[in-house]
Amino acid sequence: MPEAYHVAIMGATGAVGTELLELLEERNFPVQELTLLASQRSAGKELFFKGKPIKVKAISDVDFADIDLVLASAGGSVSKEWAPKAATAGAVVIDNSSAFRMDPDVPLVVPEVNPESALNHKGIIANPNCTTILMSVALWPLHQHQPMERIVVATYQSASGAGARAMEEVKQQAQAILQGEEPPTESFPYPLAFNLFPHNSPLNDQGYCQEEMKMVNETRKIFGVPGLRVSATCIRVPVLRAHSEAINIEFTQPLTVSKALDLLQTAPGVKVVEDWQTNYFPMPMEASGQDDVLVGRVRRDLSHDHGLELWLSGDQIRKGAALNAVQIAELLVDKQALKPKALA
Ligand SMILES: NC(=O)C1=CN([C@@H]2O[C@H](COP(=O)(O)OP(=O)(O)OC[C@H]3O[C@@H](n4cnc5c(N)ncnc54)[C@H](OP(=O)(O)O)[C@@H]3O)[C@@H](O)[C@H]2O)C=CC1
Ligand SMILES: N[C@@H](CC(=O)OP(=O)(O)O)C(=O)O
Repeated sequence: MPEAYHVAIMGATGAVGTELLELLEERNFPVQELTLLASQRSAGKELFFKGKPIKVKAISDVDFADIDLVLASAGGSVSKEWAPKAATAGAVVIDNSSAFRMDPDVPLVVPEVNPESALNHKGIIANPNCTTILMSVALWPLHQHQPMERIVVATYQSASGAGARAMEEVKQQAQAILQGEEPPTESFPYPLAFNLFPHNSPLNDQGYCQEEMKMVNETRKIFGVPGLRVSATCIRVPVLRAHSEAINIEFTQPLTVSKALDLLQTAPGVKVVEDWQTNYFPMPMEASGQDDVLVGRVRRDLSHDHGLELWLSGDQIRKGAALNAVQIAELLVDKQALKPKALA
């Protein structure tokens, strides 16, 4: 009889929370009991798991003492307040927010890259930023074969990165603009439909926004290469739920395109998608709903002997957030590193 767990989803009504709920069911995660948490606004709302309704509770109404696993996606400030309380009560927290990612005591895990670090936690495990997860899955198999010296990436990030409300707003903006009306702009500083703009997280003195610095610092931590040179430009585009990235890589030694393709073809979590005859490469519309990161348009960088370029698209809500978190939970179960309290 497999062990089953009391699981809580914090932020269950959001874009990532909804996907977490679907993934637990779809992947048949061993759930004994499911507690769904959100803000006071959603308390009493019903969500469904395996066909059965579950009432959402406010986080403050829950005792974490009998919960084994918390999948948190209610934002950084909520995680900062509640994740340590849940961990102190003995739950393992897999946190989607950026609150603890750079904490040296918190592992930052992409299961295809550094699964072993998930086992070395003190109650909280951090799920990386979505653009960083997608890039790490694609670049790790290449880096293992031929170490990278420098990564330069430009992202094309979907509305889903700003939550469920932002996705709705882009649709409303498109309709308003087509009808000649003023588009609503609550989730972003400017209209996103028929537009694009640099990611609007706060800028530092060197001109990099927080999202860009997450790609720099989190990639270094996940790869275990503190000095890896990374520069990112993050752009929000009017796409609903998959992020894309154009990546230029400088290796210590040359890596041929055919070797890179061989490595990518057998890499976990990667699907090579390219047909040069028809100009068919990864597209966010096709990446949406897929577990794998789609990678293609792999070519030599004409400006550098040790350079390669590639293009990827990956579902931001799925592999970029919820799926990565569920895979970490599955890894803990597989390694028998998650014990149900009910059996203790
Ligand atoms: N790669 C990654 O790991 C990613 C991580 N994220 C993280 O996940 C978080 C959620 O993202 P997303 O689902 O897109 O956002 P949404 O805005 O779609 O959902 C936010 C969720 O958090 C809940 N919430 C908000 N404020 C509170 C509060 N004060 N107390 C309790 N619950 C609250 C909301 O509940 P209610 O419906 O009641 O308002 C809702 O369930 C992000 O803030 C980010 O930290 C997001 C994308 C990628
Ligand atoms: N990366 C998301 C924002 C986000 O949720 O990031 P994080 O998980 O690092 O807070 C975006 O596309 O905007």
